[in-house]
Amino acid sequence: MTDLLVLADDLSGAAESAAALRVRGSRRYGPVHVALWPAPVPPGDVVIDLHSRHLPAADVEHRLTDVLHHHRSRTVVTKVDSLLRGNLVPVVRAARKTVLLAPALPVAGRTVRDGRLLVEGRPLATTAAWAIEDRPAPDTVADALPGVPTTTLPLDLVRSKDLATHLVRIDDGTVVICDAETDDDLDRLVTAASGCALVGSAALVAAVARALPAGTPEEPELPRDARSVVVVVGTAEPVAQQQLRELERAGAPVVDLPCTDVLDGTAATHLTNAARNPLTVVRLTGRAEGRSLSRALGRVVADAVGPADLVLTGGETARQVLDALGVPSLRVVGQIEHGAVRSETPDGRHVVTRPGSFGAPDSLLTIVRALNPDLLRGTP
Ligand SMILES: NC(=O)c1ccc[n+]([C@@H]2O[C@H](COP(=O)([O-])OP(=O)(O)OC[C@H]3O[C@@H](n4cnc5c(N)ncnc54)[C@H](O)[C@@H]3O)[C@@H](O)[C@H]2O)c1
Ligand SMILES: N[C@H](C(=O)O)[C@H](O)COP(=O)(O)O
Repeated sequence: MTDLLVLADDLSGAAESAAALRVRGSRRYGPVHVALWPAPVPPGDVVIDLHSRHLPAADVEHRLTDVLHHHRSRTVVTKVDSLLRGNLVPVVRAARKTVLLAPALPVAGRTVRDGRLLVEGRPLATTAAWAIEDRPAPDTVADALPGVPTTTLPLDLVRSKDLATHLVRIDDGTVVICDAETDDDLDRLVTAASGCALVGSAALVAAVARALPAGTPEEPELPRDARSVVVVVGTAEPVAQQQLRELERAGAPVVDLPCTDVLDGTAATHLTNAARNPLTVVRLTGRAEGRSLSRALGRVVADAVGPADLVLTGGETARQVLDALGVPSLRVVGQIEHGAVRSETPDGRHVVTRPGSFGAPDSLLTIVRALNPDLLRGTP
């Protein structure tokens, strides 16, 4: 197989995909990098964060088509959100062939049954997952693809020996919406999907990696001196508030940044010690418009953190902080828990990115302890 290229629409998902590529199989060319579009793309297996989730459909299709044109020789997988946020129509249009669409992420309890995305068994549209989106969640996966020819692939067919024969009979240009409840289901789909464009969650990327021949293990990372750690919780996801409370309970100093101060440029005074203190946790308070808020937050954090290691959740927040720091790419060095991906910037800073909606209440605690076990009280 040629070099793998994964195209992701946000940074936390790009890192999640890159961590999936580090499994057996895809360590064919040493480290896996995440390039922050439009930064240069290194050779080997690579993920590009297109930073496109928020863009209008025409811009997404243009960006995707351009990148696909420049990387014609690579095998491409397009990573989309496991909660179907973002715009799927330009993603499947840019593929220009039959698309196998498998958004299930079994490790996070996100499955697809009868063409409907379920979160821990509940239909997506009945959950709060789309609470800060500007439209309602789709009832079925096909509802996220208005105007696109689709067909659904039920679970019994995914698990049958006739899967490959069924797929070759599907009309060109159709989007095949795949049921999947387990990583095994995704492995079957990847094996049978010859000739189709692959679009799905990071679990589909992992299935593609598992299908590759085993590569050589990476060299172990050299030990490095512990640095200050700054945790930035930019997501409005309710689970993140719980995760912050667990950090506070373990003694982490939490700095509240009012959204209004972030937006009017007066938030820096709250973060004057962030580069010096061993641990600083940044929590947003109040409410404001999302995108301009995360951009302003990125600038405030970048100005305050010096060389500290960073924990950034979710994807838009992470991208804005790294853009403000001028970081063009990340080299993935490990995964602390699913989606909590530890990477190194070209100037040696470690950054953990994590999707906003991921993780149990102790997720941030686990991440901080992985960066430096001495920063918090209590036993891991
Ligand atoms: N409606 C918007 O303006 C907007 C902006 C960015 C992201 N999003 C969506 O949110 C999804 C979820 O992202 P995520 O939670 O994992 O994190 P994220 O970092 O990707 O985005 C969270 C967004 O919520 C905003 N936010 C956080 N706390 C807030 C608060 N107290 N008041 C108002 N806004 C606040 C952030 O500034 C950021 O724009 C994204 O994938 C995207 O689909 C929406
Ligand atoms: N990679 C996550 C997933 O597939 O669910 C998600 O897209 C990340 O996006 P946020 O960091 O904005 O949650």
